[in-house]
Amino acid sequence: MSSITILVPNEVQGLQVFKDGDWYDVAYIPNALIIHIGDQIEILSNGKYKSVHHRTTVNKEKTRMSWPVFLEPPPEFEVGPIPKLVNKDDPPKYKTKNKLTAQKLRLLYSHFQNTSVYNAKCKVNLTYFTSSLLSNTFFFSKCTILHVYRDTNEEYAQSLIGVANKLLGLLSKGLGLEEDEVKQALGGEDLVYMLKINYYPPCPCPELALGVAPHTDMSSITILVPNEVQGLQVFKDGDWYDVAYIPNALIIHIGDQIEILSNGKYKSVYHRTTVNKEKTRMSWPVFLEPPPEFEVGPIPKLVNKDDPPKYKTKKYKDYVYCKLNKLPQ
Ligand SMILES: O=C(O)CCC(=O)C(=O)O
Ligand SMILES: [Fe+2]
Repeated sequence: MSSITILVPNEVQGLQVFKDGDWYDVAYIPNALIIHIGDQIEILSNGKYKSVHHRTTVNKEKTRMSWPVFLEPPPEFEVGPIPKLVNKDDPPKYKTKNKLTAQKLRLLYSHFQNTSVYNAKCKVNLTYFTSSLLSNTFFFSKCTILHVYRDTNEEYAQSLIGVANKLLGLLSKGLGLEEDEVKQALGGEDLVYMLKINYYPPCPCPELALGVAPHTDMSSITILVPNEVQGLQVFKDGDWYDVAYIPNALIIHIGDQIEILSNGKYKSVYHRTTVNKEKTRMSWPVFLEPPPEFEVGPIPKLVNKDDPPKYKTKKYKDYVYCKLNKLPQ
């Protein structure tokens, strides 16, 4: 929807453009920027330039990342065909959009990218803002606020280790196991703490949109801090229930890996988020995930002839692959 988009990809192939009825790979060229013509250039040129229809594929083994910067007109700014480019033989092919329409488009767009952070100060839109808290890796933009986030996040990660150990210990005891057996079945000290920041801007039509579609988390457990704006809902006995905001409380989700290793004794929680007409909602979930190569399956002690394994034992990365691609597990 931008005017142009300036994009830096990593080296993993994924971007494709559509031309003459076919999809073509956009070759990765080290240090090259990829430029997309966006809708606003198509509009102001009255169709002389065309915005590029594109998509991305995913890779079986490798993580692909990209850092697009969208050059966008301000939300209040009206964009339409440039008068000099329009005449009797070449009348305007596009409407000049009014303020409301432009805003609506922008908000809907934000909903598509529910893992994005829009920071008003630096105007950098990070379409995939995730950091591995404990490994110290952070994807930096030129945005100083991230440096502040880094220190806070590292401190938070340190405190979370104790909380995580306590919770996993209790879940283990609840299954009649020793305190650290559940943690060991998830990779022990190699457990990965993955922070995601969700940003849900106000939505003009909250009844028509969702922040995050219904899902269960792939993690073992998720430890989540929301801001005070209502939005999280859980599904129980055929109905959606609001999760009340309690100041300073953490929200804990049971994720798929705990359901699997407990052989279904614990169930992962089906949840979704709604959006708000006036207020911005944010949430900071930390997903406790087994290392990608680590195999998770029902704990042998919890399985017997009367209670055979209900889930396959597989590497966490294979579980993620199947879930993301909607393949049978
Ligand atoms: O924003 C929330 O409260 C929940 C987000 C969520 O479910 C997720 O990121 O997996
Ligand atoms: Fe979730």
